[in-house]
Amino acid sequence: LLSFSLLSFTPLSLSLSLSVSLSLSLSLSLSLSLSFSLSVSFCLSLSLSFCLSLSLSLFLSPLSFCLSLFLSLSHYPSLSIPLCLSLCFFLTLPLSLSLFPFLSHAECIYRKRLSIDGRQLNLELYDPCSQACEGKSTLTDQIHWADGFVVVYDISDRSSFIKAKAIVHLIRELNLGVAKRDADTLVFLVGNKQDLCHVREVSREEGQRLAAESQTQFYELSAAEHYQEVVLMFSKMVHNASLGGKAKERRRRPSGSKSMAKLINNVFGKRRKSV
Ligand SMILES: Nc1nc2c(ncn2[C@@H]2O[C@H](COP(=O)(O)OP(=O)(O)OP(=O)(O)O)[C@@H](O)[C@H]2O)c(=O)[nH]1
Repeated sequence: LLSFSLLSFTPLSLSLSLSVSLSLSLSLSLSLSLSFSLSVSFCLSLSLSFCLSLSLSLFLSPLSFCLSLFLSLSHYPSLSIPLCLSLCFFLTLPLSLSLFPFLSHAECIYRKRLSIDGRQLNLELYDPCSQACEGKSTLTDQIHWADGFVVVYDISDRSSFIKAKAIVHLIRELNLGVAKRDADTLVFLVGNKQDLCHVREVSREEGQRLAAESQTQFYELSAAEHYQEVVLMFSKMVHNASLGGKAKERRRRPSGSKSMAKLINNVFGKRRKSV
């Protein structure tokens, strides 16, 4: 940057220094966000983001050229470099951070179509933020929406167990009137990271006690080492939720135009259900 600036304050040298500084600040902020959000090593994320920022700098150079032309034509060319550098850094940091909202601490909805007991189901799996996320829907909204719940804590992290306890109680409170009877089959409490039992902070008995108190089913497993247990647990949840859905349908008998619509749908359409 210094060599570029020393040449002269021509638009070309300024635009070069600007695009390099833009790509550098972008790569730095990208690598910071990558290493924080993905827990990727800083060196790896730095090299990845540096490659990306080099290619980006090709697109940025016309922009920086125009900006530097404007600044060097103005009365204060000496101010252009520090001004642009600080502008670049502060503008690219939020931009690059906003590129990765989905990597961590973000909520997601996964969708999958599957067939259970000959019935077609559209499964929607909502994974909420573990941290408080601004502008995102609250857990309470989602609790009203869902047919089943899998509340996961980390057996090597007591704070996650305390959060799980609060969530289980919230689910029980909000669903008390609706599905008290089904709660034990539709709420699963899962202690994950069983492979880390040497650094365990939450005993199996504590998990079992909470599950018994809140009438939920209890599992302790390791998603990292035995993914089959996770598959089994989710299959059981989907199965229970689809049975629960049947029970709910039986309880809430539609009448009038609704039952006519249901009849038409049963005769002419393939019934699907969202879980
Ligand atoms: N040792 C071990 N690590 C695991 C296991 N399951 C997940 N992890 C690790 O725990 C970390 C967090 O996992 P995530 O799936 O991102 O957890 P999360 O609760 O969805 O995190 P947020 O994105 O903050 O909501 C990752 O580094 C995983 O590799 C497990 O069974 N054993």
